Amino acid sequence: MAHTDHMPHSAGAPSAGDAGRPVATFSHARLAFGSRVLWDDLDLTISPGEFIAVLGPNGSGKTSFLRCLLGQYHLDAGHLDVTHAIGYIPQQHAEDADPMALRGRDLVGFGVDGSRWGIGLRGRSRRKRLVDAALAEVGATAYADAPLGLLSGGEQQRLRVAQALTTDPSLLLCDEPLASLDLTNQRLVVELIDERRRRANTAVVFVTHEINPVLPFVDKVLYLVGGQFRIGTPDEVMTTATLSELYGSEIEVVRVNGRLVVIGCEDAHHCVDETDPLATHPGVEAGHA
Ligand SMILES: Nc1ncnc2c1ncn2[C@@H]1O[C@H](COP(=O)(O)OP(=O)(O)OP(=O)(O)O)[C@@H](O)[C@H]1O
Repeated sequence: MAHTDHMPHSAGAPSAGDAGRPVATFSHARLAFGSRVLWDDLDLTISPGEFIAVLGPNGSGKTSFLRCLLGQYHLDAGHLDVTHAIGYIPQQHAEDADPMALRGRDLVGFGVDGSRWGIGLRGRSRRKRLVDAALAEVGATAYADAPLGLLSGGEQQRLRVAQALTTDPSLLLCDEPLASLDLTNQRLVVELIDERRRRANTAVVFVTHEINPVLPFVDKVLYLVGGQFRIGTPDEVMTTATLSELYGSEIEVVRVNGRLVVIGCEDAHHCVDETDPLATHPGVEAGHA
């Protein structure tokens, strides 16, 4: 990795003046760890309000892509110009702190604090205002004072969305936020993210092993495999021809009741196990392993 390419620009939430300005632009971007190239010559513009799904098998570079946008990883070649106004929704996981000692509103407050310490009285009332607004935005006010440990996975993930929204982001990065949620809660969390996108024209980059829960919202797919990638609409990328070429082996993509079923790339979580009757019979929730 090099340390010279990352250029955050100062755009906050979209304003009239920069409404059309991309929130991120990768130009001829390359990222590698030693001899392992994750991508090379990647050009991608992320526009306000755009929903981008990042897909690929384990180890293909999805999280590294988010880390580049967060400024944690630096490109080896090319350029990245990205907004400062970023919100980040992590995977659902236990907090480091005792979940019974931490309330929902504490978790959301971490989003306001960022890395700042020692906020004064004025800071405290601003913090409360921002936390209350974010809690209301995701409909979590009712359980904001309950210990995190007593809340369901869906409620906790709703709070993490609120945490990401406290910065009023123009780019929302989502790192597999649906992992370990049931289908109902997956839908609720995706709808919450999409609602924010439509209301504030916030761009969304959504890393996922499973495209189906986000398929109705996705404008573009970035599909990473073994140092290669494809970018396009779901209809362009999620095809038998494109994925077979990308994986260098025979992949089959079929649509079942509006859902995508990808067969043949066994190391990718979003591919189905052909022996799984749930996945191979139309009329059931198919498309995920
Ligand atoms: N800081 C680092 N130093 C060295 N190698 C790294 C570093 N970060 C990531 N890698 C390697 O880069 C590759 C891509 O990792 P990354 O976590 O981005 O993949 P991923 O697509 O998010 O995987 P998963 O689906 O398993 O979460 C992996 O081989 C990983 O070991």
